[in-house]
Amino acid sequence: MDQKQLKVEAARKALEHVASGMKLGIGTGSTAEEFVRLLAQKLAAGLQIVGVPTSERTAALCRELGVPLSTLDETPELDLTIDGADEIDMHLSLIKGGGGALLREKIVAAASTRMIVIADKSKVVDTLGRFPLPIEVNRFGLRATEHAIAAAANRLGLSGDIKLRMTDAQPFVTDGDHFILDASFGRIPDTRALSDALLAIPGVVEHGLFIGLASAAIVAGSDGIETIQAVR
Ligand SMILES: O=C(CO)[C@H](O)[C@H](O)COP(=O)(O)O
Repeated sequence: MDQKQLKVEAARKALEHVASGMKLGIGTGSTAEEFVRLLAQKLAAGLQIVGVPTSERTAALCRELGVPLSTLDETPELDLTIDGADEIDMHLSLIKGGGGALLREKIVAAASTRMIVIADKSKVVDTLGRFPLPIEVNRFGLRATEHAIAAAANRLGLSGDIKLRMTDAQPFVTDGDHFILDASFGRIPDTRALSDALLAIPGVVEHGLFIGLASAAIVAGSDGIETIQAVR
């Protein structure tokens, strides 16, 4: 099975957790998009949900496929969010933000009773950090914020390239009108300490470490589908 098919299988399994009447957070990225396509088929067959999208990109796909949408202001408490991830560890801590939607993704996940992550098996790691950590920052004082991030990481024994994310030779701009710095710190043994240190920097809007938010991860590999449950 190729990687796209594995994403479809994880999405299909996640759909089993969706019931009529649910208020559903809908993630961003290629795996979440497979979920939206399958969800749209179920809606056509009679399922009734209202979705809160985590990005303009996801909202556009939902509109195209006829998935009914709400906003978090209209629907501030969600039953379940289904979203992808860039990395997942055995404690269900995540790195997210490869698609640039980490801020809305975190707000939506935090507003949900449950978050189920869907991914192919390549996303599972022993320790987070192989994937560069996306950090959403205010445009103002970009270089000062970058220096502060490097210094905070150094104090925790972490170092590495911090790159401004670019697209078409321009800085990538998030749905919240911010920039993203991708930090290649390598393995992050203490995710909580790094999270706290980053959030203490005024120019940091949010970062892609999701700690204690996911309730389960549905991971599809060529040897089958595994569900990793959070132990809390
Ligand atoms: O965090 C995300 C977007 O901000 C995505 O969930 C993450 O990048 C995974 O994407 P994909 O399913 O395309 O691998």
